Amino acid sequence: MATDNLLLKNRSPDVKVQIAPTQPKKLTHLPKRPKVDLAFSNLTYTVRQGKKDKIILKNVSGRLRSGELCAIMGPSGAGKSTLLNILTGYKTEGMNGQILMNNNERDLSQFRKLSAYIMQDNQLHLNLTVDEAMAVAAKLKIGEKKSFEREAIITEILDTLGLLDHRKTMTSGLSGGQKKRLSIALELVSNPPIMFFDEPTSGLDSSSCFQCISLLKTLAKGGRTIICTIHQPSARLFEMFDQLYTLADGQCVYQGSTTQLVPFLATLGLQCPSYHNPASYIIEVACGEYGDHTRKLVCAIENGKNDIRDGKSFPELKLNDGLNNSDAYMKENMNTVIANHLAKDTVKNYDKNVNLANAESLGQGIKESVTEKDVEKADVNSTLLESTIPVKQPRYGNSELQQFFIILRRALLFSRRDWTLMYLRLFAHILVGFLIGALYFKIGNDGAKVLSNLGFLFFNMLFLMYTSMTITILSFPLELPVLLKEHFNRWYSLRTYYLAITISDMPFQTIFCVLYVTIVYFMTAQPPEPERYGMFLLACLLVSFVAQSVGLVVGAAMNVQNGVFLAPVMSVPFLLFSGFFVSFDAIPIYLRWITYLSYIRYGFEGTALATYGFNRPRLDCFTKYCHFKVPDTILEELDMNKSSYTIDIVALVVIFFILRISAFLFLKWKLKSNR
Ligand SMILES: Nc1ncnc2c1ncn2[C@@H]1O[C@H](COP(=O)(O)OP(=O)(O)OP(=O)(O)O)[C@@H](O)[C@H]1O
Repeated sequence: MATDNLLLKNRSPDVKVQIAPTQPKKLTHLPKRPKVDLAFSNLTYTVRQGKKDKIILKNVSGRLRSGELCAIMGPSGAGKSTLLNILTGYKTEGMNGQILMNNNERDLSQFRKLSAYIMQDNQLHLNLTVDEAMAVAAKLKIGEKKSFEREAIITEILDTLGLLDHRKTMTSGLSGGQKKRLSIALELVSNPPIMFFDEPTSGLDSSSCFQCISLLKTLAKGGRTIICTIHQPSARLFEMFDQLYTLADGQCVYQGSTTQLVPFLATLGLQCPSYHNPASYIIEVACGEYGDHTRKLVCAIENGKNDIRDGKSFPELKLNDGLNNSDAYMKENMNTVIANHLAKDTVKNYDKNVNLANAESLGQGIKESVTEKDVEKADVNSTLLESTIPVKQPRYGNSELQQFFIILRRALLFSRRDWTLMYLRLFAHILVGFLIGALYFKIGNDGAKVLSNLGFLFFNMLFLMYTSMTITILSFPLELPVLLKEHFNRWYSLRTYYLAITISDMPFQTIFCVLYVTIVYFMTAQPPEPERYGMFLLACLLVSFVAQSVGLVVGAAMNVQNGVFLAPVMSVPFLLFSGFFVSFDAIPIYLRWITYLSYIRYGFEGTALATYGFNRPRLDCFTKYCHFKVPDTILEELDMNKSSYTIDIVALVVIFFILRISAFLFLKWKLKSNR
């Protein structure tokens, strides 16, 4: 196993600590991608809070270079996540300022094809093995490659990330650190040249933190631009970062290499105590523990405009100056005078009384950081990166048709493995079927028990409605965070996902419904004619599909807690106006329109017509008098003698499509509003 040694320097230039990261392997099979350097200037982000605007980022600037691992740090509430969300393109509204990609105005669509955003909570499908999750990601993201090539890429990534031994492990069984690595592995299949990580070390122990940051460092050394927000790393972790971008109260208080931090602070009269973690020190300074230095720091660094390593404010750079880090390295190597220039600039910028000796020590720090980088640069494997960005890149890694089948297959696999979704549902349909069958046993052809039989027909609607609706309300919102991540990272289009996910459950819903209806239909002795059975089943099936669509709308529009309460409450009017409790004629005219919206009404009417309509012969009568012996009398009593079964079916189909489209629109809105 090839290992690269990282030379990590303590603050004192004389003391060197050697740390061997656990997985600095090289990735050679990945698709080639261009290098991406990012610069932003005068970024402002405002949110509306009540009647006022709240400014979260205040005119910050900065640059993030390829081949570097950059940490965004700052006290809680400083705006780290906000900055990350803006840089990834996750948040676009409320933002002002300029973002440049490789020195040109950033085209967000182009940028999103080249970047990956790994969110804090991993957002993984727990019901897949590592291998299956990787295979799905590879098929979706690099579908154009042959299967053996994809396999080689997957093996290489898993090997590099130390997950090879866990290929067959379910994601739910992985440790926190392994889940984090899997999240990275999934995005790495398409080799994004710029990767963003929101708190990649949160919830990890110190060893896993180290592994995680080592891995990010390795990725950066491959020429990628790696940016992560981090909360106060240990000194050992801190020194692994190439660049530090520090925020305080929405402003930039430091931008430069980690090695330059202490000398820079010293130039401002802020002496980091010996053996004190510089990462903790800058946070303490930003929090105001040593007095209010924020303004001074912001001024010195020109709110991020000042590029410590080049010694220039970056907007002054000419467009063809090249932001690529390779150029920056060359500049640093060729002209160490820049260091002194910067030191002087820093001094000039804010505090005229600063000690020049300190400034020189800052210059010294820069020179040393160059030397250190040269050591690292020898290990950089940048062959994976192309020098230019292809003019036209496909939006997704695979065609929409292929995406559909991949997601469908994955959804079917989830369903097979989801105990609640599958076995509990199956069990409930069979058990309730037998219970109802026993309760209404053989009443279907008994003229004296017609009212009970109508109760049975109505209960069918109720049962099918609640089972299909609630299961969707409970399961669909849980999918949303993963959907949000995968969709944002351009795995697939939303419409393909939606189509696959809505179709995937239909076969199961059909099987459960057929099982239930068959059990109750024959146990309760409904007319044993195949046509009537078919019509009865069709009405029941459509009701369960429509109810499932209601579940999708509710699941897409609100969270589980609200959905579980509101959906049954919202269903009450549909049940009331179903025609079972009040016949159509008895409903006040101004409320009758609700009956046209009630899918339960169409379902109930459909099953009633299938049971008693179409010239059904007289029912048996085992008592002296049976009022509803003639089936037409029953339909008359229900105001259904003029109703049409076909219209009921058409209405259910129309409602089904309207609801499915609405659920899609809600989903689209939800994804947008979540950002
Ligand atoms: N939509 C919003 N509405 C109101 N305030 C917001 C909104 N989004 C962010 N903020 C505020 O902006 C500030 C910065 O938030 P942000 O999440 O970026 O901070 P952070 O540095 O990532 O904090 P932490 O380290 O605690 O996660 C906070 O004070 C937060 O309350």
